[in-house]
Amino acid sequence: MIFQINLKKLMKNHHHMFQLNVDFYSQNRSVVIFGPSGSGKTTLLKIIAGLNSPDCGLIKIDNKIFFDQKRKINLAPQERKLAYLFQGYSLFPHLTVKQNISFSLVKGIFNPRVSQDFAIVKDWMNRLEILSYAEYYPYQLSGGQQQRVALARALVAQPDLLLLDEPFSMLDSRLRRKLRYEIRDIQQRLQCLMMVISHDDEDVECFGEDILHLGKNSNY
Ligand SMILES: Nc1ncnc2c1ncn2[C@@H]1O[C@H](COP(=O)(O)OP(=O)(O)OP(=O)(O)O)[C@@H](O)[C@H]1O
Repeated sequence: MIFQINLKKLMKNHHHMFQLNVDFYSQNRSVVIFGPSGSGKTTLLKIIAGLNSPDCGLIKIDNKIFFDQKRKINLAPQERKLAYLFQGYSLFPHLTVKQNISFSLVKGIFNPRVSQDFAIVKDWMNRLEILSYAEYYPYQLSGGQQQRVALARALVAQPDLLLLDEPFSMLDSRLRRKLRYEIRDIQQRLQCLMMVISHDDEDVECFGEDILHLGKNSNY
């Protein structure tokens, strides 16, 4: 089994409680997470990334245990060999486009190698049509350009698992179509696993070897 995800997580604040319940098993390498707004899609992706912990359960992906409450295993995000793109992008404001993307390769914003020229960074800037913005800072970019920088940063890391939260939401239909197939192609070449949150039927068709449906019935 490639994806084994069985977990519960209670989220609460003063006004609101939300219970995420997931029981999902799949032999496929690419999964689309589908469900209405507020059903827990982003929460689930953050839990898989290790940015948030479930209350109980097991997360085992490609035979690697990310989380097992019974055995008290909870791998740190950097031990999971994954890359993610979340909404909001979190680009480093004081690094250029090229430096933001290179960050995946060298780590540490004060690392002088972040300014080095890497062929793979140039290649992805070219494919994502942001090469001419290489020396721009994030505040000088449109939302769609920032989204492509964040996508390039995730892709150059060549992760074992790629987590994408609505990766094309800011892009026009031509770019969506192009990037969908670029990502599908690299996923198959690198043999990496992928989980994508999307509301777009064409994403489901392209990436959804399997679909993880989240319902709306877990809000209180
Ligand atoms: N830090 C938090 N504290 C309390 N509740 C939270 C917290 N973060 C998220 N929630 C709640 O968890 C539920 C799921 O949120 P989440 O962002 O995972 O949904 P989603 O399916 O990704 O939604 P969307 O499609 O609108 O992005 C929501 O009801 C939200 O209010």
